[in-house]
Amino acid sequence: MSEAIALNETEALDREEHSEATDMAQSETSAQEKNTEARTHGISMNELGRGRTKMRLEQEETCLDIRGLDLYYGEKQALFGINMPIPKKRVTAFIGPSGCGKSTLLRSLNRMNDLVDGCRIEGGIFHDGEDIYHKSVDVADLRRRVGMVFQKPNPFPKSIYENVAYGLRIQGINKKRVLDETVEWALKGAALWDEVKDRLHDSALGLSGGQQQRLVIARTIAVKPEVLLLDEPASALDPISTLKIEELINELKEQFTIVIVTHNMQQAARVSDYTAFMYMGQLIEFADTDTIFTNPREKKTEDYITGRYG
Ligand SMILES: Nc1ncnc2c1ncn2[C@@H]1O[C@H](COP(=O)(O)OP(=O)(O)OP(=O)(O)O)[C@@H](O)[C@H]1O
Repeated sequence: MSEAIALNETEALDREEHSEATDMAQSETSAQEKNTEARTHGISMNELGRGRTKMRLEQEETCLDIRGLDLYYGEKQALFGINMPIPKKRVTAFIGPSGCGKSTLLRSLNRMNDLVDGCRIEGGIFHDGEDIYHKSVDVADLRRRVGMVFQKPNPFPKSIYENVAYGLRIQGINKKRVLDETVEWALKGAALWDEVKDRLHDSALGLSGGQQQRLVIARTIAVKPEVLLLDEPASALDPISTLKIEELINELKEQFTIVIVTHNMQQAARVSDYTAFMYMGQLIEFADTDTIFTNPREKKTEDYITGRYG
């Protein structure tokens, strides 16, 4: 994992330089840290770092703009008036108790919910200014641009190579050189190349769960999407594989806008730049991750991150 840098790194360095500073001041600081840890559901301030500078939503370029989104499954309304600008080339996490609508909101970003009978929306979602629900939109192309990775790795029963080349072949790209180059690029991008380069033509089903999930990420990025939607991508994985996926997310955000649903608040704190807290189909609060975890505006958010419910 890239070195976690304390939020108050400057403060920490200052403290080192002034090591003779009074013990009293130091013990006050550690008492404050303990307090903060208690308030943030045991999430260490270090986990919020990752070298982020303070982020400001209003200074970000918007990639996906969710405007007044209501979503219904038949008679039942699952999302209520969601307004949210998803910032470009950042990691945005959706958190909230089970059933609050995180996956529904995620799936609405590439119209996966179209596949659910009786699902309909009101309001809109705009990708770089284009209404993704407009009838002229080619949904297959939208899903290429806004790719999705699910909770359980779902490699195809094909070779590792063919899994990654799949989306390109569908687009009619069959030139070996192009396929070879893209497969290598995507597997490197998904931090899997070194582990599989000598067995590209073996079945993908022989990979471990963590490797399969990175393969699915490679398959998704091979078609050069702009956005990656990750629906609890590490929840079926062991801790080491989870760590690899988290590192990967941190690297991929250089190139892609990433939206992740996670049940794991420590994970949200570690990987995301912005966090949206949802409750009963409503967006309660959306802000930079540090604010959500250390100084939320809404009581409901605070209650959730301090473990009072959920
Ligand atoms: N295909 C569906 N048909 C009908 N209702 C659905 C469907 N999918 C989800 N729902 C309902 O919509 C609401 C939101 O569900 P959703 O799966 O989005 O929540 P979630 O926050 O992702 O939950 P979890 O954390 O448990 O995965 C729930 O009440 C759920 O029962």
